[in-house]
Amino acid sequence: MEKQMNSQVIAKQFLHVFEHLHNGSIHSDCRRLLGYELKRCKSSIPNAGRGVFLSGKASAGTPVAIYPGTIFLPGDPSLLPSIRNNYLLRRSDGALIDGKPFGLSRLIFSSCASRNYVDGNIELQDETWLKEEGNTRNPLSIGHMINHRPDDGEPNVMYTEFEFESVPLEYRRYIPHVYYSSHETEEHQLPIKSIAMVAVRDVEDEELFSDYCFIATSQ
Ligand SMILES: C[S@@+](CC[C@H](N)C(=O)[O-])C[C@H]1O[C@@H](n2cnc3c(N)ncnc32)[C@H](O)[C@@H]1O
Repeated sequence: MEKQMNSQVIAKQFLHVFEHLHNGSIHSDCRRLLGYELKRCKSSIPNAGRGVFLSGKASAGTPVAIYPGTIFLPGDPSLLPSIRNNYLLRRSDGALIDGKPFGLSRLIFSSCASRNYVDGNIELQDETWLKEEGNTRNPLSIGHMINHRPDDGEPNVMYTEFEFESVPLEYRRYIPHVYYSSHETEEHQLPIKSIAMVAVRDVEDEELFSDYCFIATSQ
């Protein structure tokens, strides 16, 4: 898809989903509200482990999933978690998003999340994407499980950078990111550097595939 997505448009669409999650109206009927739902299942590619399947329909340009993980800014010590890590994405501004749900990467996310509370009880991120099985708090936080397109196939989703510029505190618990190095306060929140998986064509009842070598920027 040649056209660049607008970062604010992507963030707005996810915030709309968070609003429904907050009202309790989405988990029971994700497919009715969004037109699709995502599941982690054995991939159709032999020996590729699990992948993400979309049931229902999503039209071209829809941000269908978020790539979760710890955000390392340039200068943060990312060497150790980077070793043999196939879940690491680099944005054009140099920030890394580590979506590896196990090993050292998992420990780092949990550890950063545990220090990242406001007033001692408001969660500022969703940690449930680290779960191997079952529902995640945000059903779209499983972009890290999407496989690279097969040799003879085209991607149907594209990594697209965007930022959550300002998010109501009560919705932060649906965002599957934590900064490695920042300490936020209620008065001082950083824009959250994220990556969406955006449909590059109409997608219907199929496994999602990206191209691991290409990340689009947004306006
Ligand atoms: C980011 S993970 C994707 C999720 C992974 N399939 C899982 O079950 O956790 C990347 C890993 O998935 C597998 N993979 C992804 N795309 C593949 C492909 N086209 N062919 C074979 N293996 C693939 C490789 O093992 C790769 O290191």
